Amino acid sequence: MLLYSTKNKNNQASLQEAVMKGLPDDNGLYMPEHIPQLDPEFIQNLANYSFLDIAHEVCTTLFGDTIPEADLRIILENSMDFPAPVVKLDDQKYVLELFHGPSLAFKDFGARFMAQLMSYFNRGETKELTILVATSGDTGGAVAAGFYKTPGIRVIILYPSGKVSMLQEKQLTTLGHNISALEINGTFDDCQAMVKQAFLDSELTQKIRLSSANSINIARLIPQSFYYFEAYKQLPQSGDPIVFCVPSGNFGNLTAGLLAAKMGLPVHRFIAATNANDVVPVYISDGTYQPRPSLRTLSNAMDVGNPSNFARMLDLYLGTDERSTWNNIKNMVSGYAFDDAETAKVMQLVDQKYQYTLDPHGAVGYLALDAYQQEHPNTRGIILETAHPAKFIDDVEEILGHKIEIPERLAELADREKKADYLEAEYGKLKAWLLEHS
Ligand SMILES: N[C@@H](CCOP(=O)(O)O)C(=O)O
Repeated sequence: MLLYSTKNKNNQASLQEAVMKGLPDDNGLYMPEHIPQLDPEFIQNLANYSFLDIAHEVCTTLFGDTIPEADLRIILENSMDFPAPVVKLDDQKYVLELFHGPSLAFKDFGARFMAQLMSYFNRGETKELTILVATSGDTGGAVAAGFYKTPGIRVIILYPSGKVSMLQEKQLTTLGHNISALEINGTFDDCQAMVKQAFLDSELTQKIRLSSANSINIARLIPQSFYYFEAYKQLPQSGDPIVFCVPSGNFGNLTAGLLAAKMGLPVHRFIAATNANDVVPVYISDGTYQPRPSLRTLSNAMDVGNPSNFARMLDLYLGTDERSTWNNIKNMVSGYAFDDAETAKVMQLVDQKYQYTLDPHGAVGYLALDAYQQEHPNTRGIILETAHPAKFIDDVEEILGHKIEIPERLAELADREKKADYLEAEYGKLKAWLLEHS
């Protein structure tokens, strides 16, 4: 398997190079040089395959013989060890629950697969690998859990101070061992920009082996495509067009769905659901892309003002000029944005109507699917429920006006001691910290 940089198709890398470097030197993003189709017979018979089989088929189709069969099985068995069930709300609306992993967010699929793959590629290396990761809430906890105590790899998580929930913060600041947290006086976009700058700093990279664990790393993105097939498999067949509604921040999850579609997933359309951080819905509506500083919202993991994976969306649907690229994207993706008041109101509605607790991110997804289905009534939609509602327990209980269940592994975090170093949002501060702690 070969990958190229979205900034220059001649800048190519093997899977191992792409995964271990995270980002190409030209600050583009890695994309597979060729996106192969899954065997149509396999797709027709998805119901006969387990989630693990599906993941295996997607990987072997993409990777070819890059990783020996037996090694790939082990990587997948160690990472895809929890389910992704589809729950029916009504005949038109279904929820794909992606929060049954260790950190109770969809990022567990990507983070665990990536940790396994990196350890595999890192065998025999003597120099420690440092993973830098920026989080607006959920990535940090998943990466911390995925890489915890992984030999030869340490993880440094940058998160925006005061902009993640109390339990999200505990997930990424309380593990210790090879996991460190930096609390940044800024936004998620500041954290992400600092991380990206570190990768481009040759003085630093000569001293420290760096890689990324955000969805800018292709190893995070690929496993996120597995569950689209898994969800499609679980949906009762009816012949109505199927749409996936994806609550979106950095747009890795939606891009993984587009990858699945390119590989043959029979999906009619994707719906990009955002909170007030709506740069992609605005692009879909008028063709202008204007990144701007992120705003704080209830659905904090989606508080991203300059989504990294937008570059991959453009690459996947590249036309002959900007207008045709925009048209290509519009033909596959609809966009909707909602504010916090609408999000809270729909959480109450879904709680009362279906006795189902949505988290604020899933609620934005519900709103977007509902808006789309008002215009396209004969469709069936799957909302990606990206995180367990208990991760946002204070907001959720206040909005719903009643207690919700909290999983044991989350509840026990509340009393753990937070350990994080506080830094201003300046690249120089991060560089100095890294050099001091290398
Ligand atoms: N929503 C994210 C932001 C980072 O996104 P990623 O998918 O690129 O890691 C978060 O929860 O941190």
